[in-house]
Amino acid sequence: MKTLDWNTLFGKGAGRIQASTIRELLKLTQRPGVISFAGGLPAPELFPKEEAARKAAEILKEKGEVALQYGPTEGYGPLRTWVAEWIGVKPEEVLITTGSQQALDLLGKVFLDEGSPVLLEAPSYMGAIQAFRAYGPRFLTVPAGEEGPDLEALEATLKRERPRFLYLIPSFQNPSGGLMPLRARKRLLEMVMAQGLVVVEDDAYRELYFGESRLPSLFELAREVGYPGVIYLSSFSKILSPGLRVAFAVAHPEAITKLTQAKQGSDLHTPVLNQMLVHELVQEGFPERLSKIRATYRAKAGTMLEALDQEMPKGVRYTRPQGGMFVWMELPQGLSAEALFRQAIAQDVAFVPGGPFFAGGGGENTLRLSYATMGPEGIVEGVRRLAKALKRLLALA
Ligand SMILES: Cc1ncc(COP(=O)(O)O)c(CN[C@@H](CCCC(=O)O)C(=O)O)c1O
Repeated sequence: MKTLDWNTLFGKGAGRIQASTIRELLKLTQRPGVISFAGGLPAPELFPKEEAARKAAEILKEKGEVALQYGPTEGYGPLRTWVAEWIGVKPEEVLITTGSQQALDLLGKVFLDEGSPVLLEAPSYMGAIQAFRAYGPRFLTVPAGEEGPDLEALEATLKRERPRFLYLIPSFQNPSGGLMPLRARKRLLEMVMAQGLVVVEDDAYRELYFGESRLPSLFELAREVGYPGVIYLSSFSKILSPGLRVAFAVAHPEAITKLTQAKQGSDLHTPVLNQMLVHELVQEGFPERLSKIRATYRAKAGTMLEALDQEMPKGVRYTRPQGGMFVWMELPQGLSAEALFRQAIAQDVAFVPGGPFFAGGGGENTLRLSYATMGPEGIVEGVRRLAKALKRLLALA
């Protein structure tokens, strides 16, 4: 058969499109016996399987002609209205997206040209870096800490750069676990409003707080002072099911209109049956579901931290998350998380090396551990295996 050199056939932009490290690692973790701290895959025991089976059957039986037909790009009306009421906006400010991941891609498509400056934290969510990178932007980064972005560094950067938008994860940042305090959120907004900049606030983990209550989002704070420049993203992935691929963007109607037009060219609309199912599943017992989810992840985080405290050799630093799904770890300088990964997978334990979370490079000695998927025994055993792999690496160093 004649062969084609596809790389010569792809467009220029294709060279900027790279694989997702998390997605590639997940293939490795399918091997039986592997304990995976890699993907932020929600605890399967929390999926509403029976209820979803019942509701999906009802939907198809009673509203099959809607569920199986093309639907509006903006989203299934009742779900769009429910999200609007939940967030406290009007339906025309809401766009239902096929996962937040699609919203990130649409934002890149709408806001970024080749060479456009876009500002994010180092480290930041690699799925966003992957989505934006396809549009050829110039990444500007500021260090991410346990209290969010370094505001001094941000102020200095904004003095000389005008990013098309700032991409931030103020609550339980992926991967650093950072939680921006209220005063920092307000100070950041002051800087943004002074220059009329756009913020993309990715609030995927908004409900996964371990404390008494949720901090106000940048979106809510901006709305209080009448600033329309915050585009708010959140998702049903962490609170219902990631497999249904239902999320939403909330923004000024003009931004929603443009994002909707971009979505028309991408997938026409998010699957209607999935949207109808999500809408049904949030009708009863939603607050109780959220409380159960918080308690589950709080317990998992506690189990992982206890095991790390017992097993990790000195010199290894890690965060103590107040929410979300991740512990962020720093190995002693000079140690490679990639090298540790090779030792770890040989011990049947997996995690995500930190490098791909740094849009500007660096982070070779960092790694992200997700406690979301495994049960307590798996977490304890996985940390034991990780410690064994680390001791082997230290012996080689
Ligand atoms: C900050 C942030 N923004 C968006 C997403 C994607 O959420 P959706 O499921 O697309 O709604 C995520 C989900 N990230 C997980 C899941 C990725 C799962 C995968 O690639 O298989 C992770 O970092 O492991 C996220 O953390």
